[in-house]
Amino acid sequence: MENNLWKHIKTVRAQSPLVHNITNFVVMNNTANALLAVGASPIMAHAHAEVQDMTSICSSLVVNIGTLDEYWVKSMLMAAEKAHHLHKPWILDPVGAGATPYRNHTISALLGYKPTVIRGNASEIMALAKDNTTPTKGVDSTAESNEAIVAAKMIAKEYDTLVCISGKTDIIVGKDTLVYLNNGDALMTKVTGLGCSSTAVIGAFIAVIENKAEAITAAMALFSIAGELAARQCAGPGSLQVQLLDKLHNITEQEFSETLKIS
Ligand SMILES: Nc1ncnc2c1ncn2[C@@H]1O[C@H](COP(=O)(O)OP(=O)(O)O)[C@@H](O)[C@H]1O
Ligand SMILES: Cc1ncsc1CCOP(=O)(O)O
Ligand SMILES: [Mg+2]
Repeated sequence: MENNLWKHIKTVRAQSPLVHNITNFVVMNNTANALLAVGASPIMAHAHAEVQDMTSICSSLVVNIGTLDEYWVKSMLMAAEKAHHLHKPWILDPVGAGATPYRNHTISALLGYKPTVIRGNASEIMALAKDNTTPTKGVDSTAESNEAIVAAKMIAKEYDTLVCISGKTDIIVGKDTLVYLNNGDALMTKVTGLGCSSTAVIGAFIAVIENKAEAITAAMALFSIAGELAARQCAGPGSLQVQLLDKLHNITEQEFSETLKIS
């Protein structure tokens, strides 16, 4: 797998997939920029009148429930239904799972359309599996990634999907998959929307790479390495956000392979 990751990054740049995003008000701009920086082409669209047509012309779909309301949830369900029907890859970001019953009901309904991937932090993944050992605290995690592995395995099996638990260690879990990535920087938790941006970037990779476990691994490796390299030279969260975008765009094969920590 390790030898294929850079090839996958180049494939995304070369094919520039159109990625349909229904995401939250906080991160819309950041995630569109992250997609552009990795070479993909983002479109944000949620109007009921066009949402299924949009899913149909895109190569993948990203659904992020971060600032959900009744209108947007209907948009998300319509798009997910279309993606499922057309066998298009799609990713669910269950932002704030466990925080409110409304979020939990919405996630359950979306899971009915079988996402190709679910990406969340440890608290969110544990909430999906109804593991209440560490109570959730809104959108930020109160648990370590490895505490969510059992939950991720349960979800992967129940919904026949792949699960990416993000955090200090990013862990990709599937029926026959268990990959650990040890890149990133703690400063990344001080910029809003970096988890959401990593979800969007996975959306670009699953659009064009057949092996979905490798697609997720390449996307998360690229994102966390770009964050790690940016954190080395930035002055704080503000410049980290800008330098992360630059690094997603400029990263070289040598920087990637020298920084990658995978097992
Ligand atoms: N403590 C940490 N140390 C190093 N990198 C981290 C840490 N926490 C998060 N990251 C990086 O930030 C990315 C976003 O993950 P995370 O903060 O878990 O998402 P969310 O914003 O959804 O909670 C991770 O994939 C990882 O690269
Ligand atoms: C702060 C906030 N509130 C609702 S969505 C959102 C953004 C969460 O982004 P991330 O999960 O990537 O930190
Ligand atoms: Mg998140």
